[in-house]
Amino acid sequence: MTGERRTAVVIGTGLIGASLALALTADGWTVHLQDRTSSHARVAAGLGAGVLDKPEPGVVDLVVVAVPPAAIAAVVRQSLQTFPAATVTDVGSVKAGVLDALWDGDADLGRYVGSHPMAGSQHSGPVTAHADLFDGRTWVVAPHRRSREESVQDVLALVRACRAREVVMDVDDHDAAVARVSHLPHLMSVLMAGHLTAVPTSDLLLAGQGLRDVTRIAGSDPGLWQQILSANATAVLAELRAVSGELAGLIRSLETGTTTGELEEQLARGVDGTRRIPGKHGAAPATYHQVVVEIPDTPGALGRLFAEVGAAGVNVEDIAIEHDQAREIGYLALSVAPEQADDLLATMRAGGWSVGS
Ligand SMILES: NC(=O)c1ccc[n+]([C@@H]2O[C@H](COP(=O)([O-])OP(=O)(O)OC[C@H]3O[C@@H](n4cnc5c(N)ncnc54)[C@H](O)[C@@H]3O)[C@@H](O)[C@H]2O)c1
Ligand SMILES: O=C(O)C(=O)C[C@]1(C(=O)O)C=C[C@@H](O)C=C1
Repeated sequence: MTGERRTAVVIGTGLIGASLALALTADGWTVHLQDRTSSHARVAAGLGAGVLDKPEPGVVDLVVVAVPPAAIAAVVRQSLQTFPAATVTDVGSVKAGVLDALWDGDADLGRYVGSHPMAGSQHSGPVTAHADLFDGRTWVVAPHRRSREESVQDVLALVRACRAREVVMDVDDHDAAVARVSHLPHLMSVLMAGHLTAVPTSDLLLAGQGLRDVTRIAGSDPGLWQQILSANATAVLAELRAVSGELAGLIRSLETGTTTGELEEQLARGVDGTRRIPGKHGAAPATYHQVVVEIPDTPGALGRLFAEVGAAGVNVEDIAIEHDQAREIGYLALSVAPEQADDLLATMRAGGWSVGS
């Protein structure tokens, strides 16, 4: 944002609001924090996300509405009235309903441009907020027919201040896309985690990283997700129906005992699907090679390992840690470009580490 337009109000200082407020403050903005639950705003201010005093309405350049989906339209409408010169955006997970709710009223919609950061976590509230939550992540900006260009630029400035990757797209296209890449995955995770409530504890003790990977997001706030899913019900329904057909196919193939055909195809499609997911910064999907190293439960083992990897000049793209509770050791999976895998394996073996790939 250019020098003179640097005062923001963030309404809703939970995980997303407090995180973006921290990023704006770090970028030099003056940020005023507001929340219906005053303790949330106080915690966010305590983290350094901004100040609690009310701004002079005329000096506010940008209002970011980061409240739950069902409350967004009313807070956007109120913000457009209260702050006469400000661009107003929201960060809600579904975009069309907010615009529909505001379209026929007397709100100055030219100053409203919705947006949606594609980053978050299963936690709510300001306590786990952090300034780099959006770093390198995609942030959709969704202008509409009546949006002013200057307001679109203001929202893009917010995205850049949060060091996110901007994607400008149509509201309805956005809602259809997030049904596929966020809302259906959430429901799949919920189904899997919910299924565990009937599994004996003695079985759950065997759980490895695979189960944790597919269930993490199921721990999110159910109230928030009820609002997200009902706001995007039509698009999510289409995805759910497609998956239920594929699930029926899997059941059929296991009932008939045929491991070729449907089962084989679904497993192969799964591999293809994982390869289609882009990397951070929207980079083209990469296929990395994983080298798995056994980490003894001794002080300094991880530090020594990373020092050796660094000294060998190997660029680690991703890491994952899994604990073996029975043996009190850990496994570190290091993802590297395929052409670096042999070097990494050789370095680890030379350092006396136990490795596999
Ligand atoms: N959690 C995620 O992963 C994620 C990611 C991207 C976008 N979003 C969207 O961001 C928004 C906020 O989600 P969150 O995860 O930060 O939730 P959160 O529960 O952590 O924070 C929401 C905050 O809004 C406050 N609030 C509720 N109603 C209000 C009102 N009328 N006026 C003022 N404050 C109000 C709450 O007290 C709370 O502090 C949602 O619309 C969600 O769809 C969430
Ligand atoms: O990483 C997570 O925990 C998330 O669920 C974040 C996630 C997603 O990627 O689906 C969830 C909902 C939001 O609207 C945007 C991002």
